Amino acid sequence: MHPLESQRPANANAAPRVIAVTGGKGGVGKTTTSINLAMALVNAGQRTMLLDTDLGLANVDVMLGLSPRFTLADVFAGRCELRDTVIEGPRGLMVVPAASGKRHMTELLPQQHVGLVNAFSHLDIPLDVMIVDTPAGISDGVLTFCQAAQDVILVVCDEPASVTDAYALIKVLSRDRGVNRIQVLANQVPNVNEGRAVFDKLERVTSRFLDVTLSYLGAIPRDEWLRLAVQRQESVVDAFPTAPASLAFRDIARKIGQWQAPQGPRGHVEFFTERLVAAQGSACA
Ligand SMILES: Nc1ncnc2c1ncn2[C@@H]1O[C@H](COP(=O)(O)OP(=O)(O)OP(=O)(O)O)[C@@H](O)[C@H]1O
Repeated sequence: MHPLESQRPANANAAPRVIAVTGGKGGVGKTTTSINLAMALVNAGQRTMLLDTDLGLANVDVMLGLSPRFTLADVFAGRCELRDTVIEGPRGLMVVPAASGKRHMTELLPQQHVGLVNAFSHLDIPLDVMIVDTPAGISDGVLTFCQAAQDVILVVCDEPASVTDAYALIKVLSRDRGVNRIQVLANQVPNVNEGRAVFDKLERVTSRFLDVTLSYLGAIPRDEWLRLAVQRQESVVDAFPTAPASLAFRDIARKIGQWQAPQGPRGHVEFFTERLVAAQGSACA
């Protein structure tokens, strides 16, 4: 059965929550966070889609052991519809894979962007949450996806380069894209107190120089069980549910469940495309 056919009927009164997961620096744990949060949300009964927007070094599908027939690259090339790229991950998680090794696609051309927007307009899938895994860096694509999402989770590690890159990303997002509310998730910390310290470090500089409100979402400990799960191409949340990282991801998912419900008329992602268009428009202005 096609994964889309197994979904429950759309809740006409609920708009899906779109959360961009970003971080500035490469390797801080954006994809790990996206996958595990998505799985924790699925396990909590949320209809969840995970969208991989890293068109240069896509790895959501690899990390989940999936073998996509089509990717976003095929959508841009006109070889298939966006709907055809959606594959079923563990426990009914819906995954839209990107394409690896397409270096020329790391920046969308204008016509590709239009293609993506059109594709989303026709993707009439009932959803509660869409997690958008963004690439590293502060490219236009990263900024546009963060601006279009309702919430931005910024993953940061306790390394000078991670904190510096996170600051640079926050600066551009707030100054150029009007994103003035960001949730900070400390990853790979030895303990939860260290996570708070990383947040405080970032908060001290942003509150002095930028017009942005950072909230501390929590911390994910450095966890060998997580590495083991990665080797098994599974989420740690599923592979080792009682591992420290799994407990932390579940806690974050619970917090997200308590956020104020997004405002919007529909239970599919059409609104996201409208926001993408608006974000792109304001970037070009
Ligand atoms: N909490 C953690 N504990 C242990 N290892 C972790 C943790 N978080 C991430 N890792 C490991 O760090 C590496 C990088 O993680 P990941 O691929 O999620 O980062 P990324 O920010 O998405 O990278 P990229 O910028 O290349 O897309 C992976 O090998 C992952 O297993």
